[in-house]
Amino acid sequence: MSSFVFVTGNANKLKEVRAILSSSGIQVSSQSVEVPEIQGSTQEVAFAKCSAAAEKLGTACVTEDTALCFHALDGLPGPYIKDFMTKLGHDGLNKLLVGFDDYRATALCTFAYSPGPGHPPILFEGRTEGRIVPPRGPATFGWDAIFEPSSPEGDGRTYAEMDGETKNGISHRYKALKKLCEYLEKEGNVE
Ligand SMILES: O=c1nc[nH]c2c1ncn2[C@H]1C[C@H](O)[C@@H](COP(=O)(O)OP(=O)(O)OP(=O)(O)O)O1
Ligand SMILES: [Mg+2]
Repeated sequence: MSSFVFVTGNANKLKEVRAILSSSGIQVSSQSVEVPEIQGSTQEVAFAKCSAAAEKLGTACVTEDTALCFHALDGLPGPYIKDFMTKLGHDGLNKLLVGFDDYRATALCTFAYSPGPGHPPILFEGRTEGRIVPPRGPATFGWDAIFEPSSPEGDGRTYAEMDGETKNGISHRYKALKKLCEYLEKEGNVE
């Protein structure tokens, strides 16, 4: 059976990853491992997190980092979105853009696969373009309510207003996960 270990503490991420992979036959087991998340580019953050997780677990593993990059702020909050979201909330994130007329944002997902301790992780990125809007839809998952994907992928709804299948068909996570799966299948690394 095809499977991999996904190291995450985020139940919503795990749920989406399992839903996206539901027709692929790939099984995902999860482990929550506390690893420090460094500052740096999204790639540096993803690389360091996956390396640390593989060292701690002693096995091959997959990690995922999500960034939300405001164009008007030259990519910030980017990989620091978790702290910004926790401290400022949806309204505070909207207020960061007061005085700008550019509300565009990129949702960026970076999956990292480590073949095991001592091996450098390989990164897979997925991006969905959109804009930051006042919150609409259920506040179930992070910043979903304030991110409205742009057309043609988007249809005017925020991620939070979409059903799971619609979000998972266009999301940053879906695009990055597709690349990871293609790699694992090609390399025969899915056991
Ligand atoms: O599709 C998404 N839609 C809305 N919000 C999202 C999404 N994906 C991640 N998020 C939030 C969760 C966290 O506040 C931040 C990313 O931080 P990030 O470090 O990658 O996630 P995390 O610490 O919750 O889980 P993990 O244990 O995998 O590191 O953006
Ligand atoms: Mg995290």
